[in-house]
Amino acid sequence: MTNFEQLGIRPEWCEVLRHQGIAVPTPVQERSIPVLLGGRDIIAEAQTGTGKTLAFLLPIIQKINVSDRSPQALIIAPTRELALQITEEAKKLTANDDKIHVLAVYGGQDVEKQLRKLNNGTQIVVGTPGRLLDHLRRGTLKLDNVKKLVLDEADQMLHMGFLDDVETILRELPHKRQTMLFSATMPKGIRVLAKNYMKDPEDVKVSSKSVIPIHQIRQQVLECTDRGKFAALCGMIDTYRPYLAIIFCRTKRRASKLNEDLREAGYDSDELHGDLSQAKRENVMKKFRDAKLQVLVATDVAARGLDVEGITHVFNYDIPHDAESYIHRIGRTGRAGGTGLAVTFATQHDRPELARIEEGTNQKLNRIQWTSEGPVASTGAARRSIHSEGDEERGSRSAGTGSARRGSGRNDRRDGGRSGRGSRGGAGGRSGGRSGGRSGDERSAGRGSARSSDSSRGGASQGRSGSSRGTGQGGRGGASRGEERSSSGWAGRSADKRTAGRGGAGTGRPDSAGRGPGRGDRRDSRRGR
Ligand SMILES: Nc1ncnc2c1ncn2[C@@H]1O[C@H](COP(=O)(O)OP(=O)(O)OP(=O)(O)O)[C@@H](O)[C@H]1O
Repeated sequence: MTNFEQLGIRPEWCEVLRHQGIAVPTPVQERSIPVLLGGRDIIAEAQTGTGKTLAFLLPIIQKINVSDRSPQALIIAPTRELALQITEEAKKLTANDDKIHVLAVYGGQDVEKQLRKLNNGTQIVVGTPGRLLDHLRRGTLKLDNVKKLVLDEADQMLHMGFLDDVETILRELPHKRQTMLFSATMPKGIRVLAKNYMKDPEDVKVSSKSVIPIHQIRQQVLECTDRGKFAALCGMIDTYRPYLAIIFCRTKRRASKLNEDLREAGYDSDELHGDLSQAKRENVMKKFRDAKLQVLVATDVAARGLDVEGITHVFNYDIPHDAESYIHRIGRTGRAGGTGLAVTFATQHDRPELARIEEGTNQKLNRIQWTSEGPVASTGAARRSIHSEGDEERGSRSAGTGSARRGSGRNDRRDGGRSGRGSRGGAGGRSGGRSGGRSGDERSAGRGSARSSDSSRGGASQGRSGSSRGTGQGGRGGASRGEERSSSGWAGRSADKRTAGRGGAGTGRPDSAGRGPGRGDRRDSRRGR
């Protein structure tokens, strides 16, 4: 098995990775890192959640000239959240190296503060196009020394809406530079366009049968009416009990309204979209990352790149308008070899979009309907409960459908399992307890009555094995699906840790009495975290 050192990464950086529990390169890392260390331009396309960020960060960091404090690498991302996330990841890598400085430059933040930091000398600048342009126009950002440029989510950056800004920024960059394009989707037209800005780029396409990691993300289409949507969503949350869920809406207003309705109905929800202040956006993301919030209602601002551990469910409350958007949205779950469930709500009016998505992703999606009994498969003459269907098709692998629906106490809305990534064998991670896994009882205190008293349902649990991870988030208990390994085998997790959690809460598999893990089980599993 290849390791990072064999790819050309220096031992000191490999050591940093090991401390984060990362030992085995993912396929996109394996193929991109040598190309990038060799100085070539690259267009890299690989499924969501497969480690593209490290694929470009490692070669950049390794090549920084530490005696020069001017910007040497520029990474452009489409959203503030993503720019911040990349910055955090770069800072985590360079935490022990006080000669490498990374700065996030994004809108909504105090310009003066950013300026001071820029003037103090920073070699890696990560930014959103608007704010970068702002600094360029003020003359406060000099890019003459930039040798490396990354367009993350490149297809979006080169699409209408961003293209003009990006082109203006590119004009400020030295001609002699290395250009790197990364995304999970790279439509042909964009590839052709991209080559105008690049020199003989190497095409790295990590081939797999599907553009979607189908072994990790289980997908369903929920056929419903506009009127029935909200009730079906509540029913799904109650039944599947996501650890963390993102619900995507088409517009900021719809996201805001849905969040309001969910909160009114007693759900632990908040919103993320462009109408909020930057402070609120950052606060919401922090709460969500810390699992202090179960449900995040968002626009497509959260669709690309966000890597939040523990997202077990994605609900497309409003259908995405195309296949690319679908791929990125549902890719917020099932990351780094973990598993998740993606449910797309579709009304009659959504049929054209649904057809586009199926065509673009080259698959026919499973249809279900919501009934008072819970979800049922809507294909075929005789409707079957999807619980049994899930078991037949996927055994215990399914996220969120392995349960018998026995009622849905709202005081028991979150399953104990954490995202199914399993452990990274994090040598340096904290293994202390995690606050996120509060029991349902705590969460619902004072929230009115539960809908039903029976809590013995198997929900959408994709537990993370009780391992530590170097993110400082602490080890997470819950069930692991240690038996499941990403087909490429890269997931970098130690087998012992992955299996350690097996048999705990949240495998989603009903017990012999047809019940899933009860609340008691889940509480027990949390205690160990
Ligand atoms: N070699 C590795 N072994 C284990 N985990 C890894 C490895 N490389 C990256 N990861 C982790 O995998 C997760 C997903 O990585 P990342 O966010 O870079 O995915 P991505 O391919 O950029 O996804 P997207 O297309 O959604 O932006 C991160 O939490 C990252 O720390």
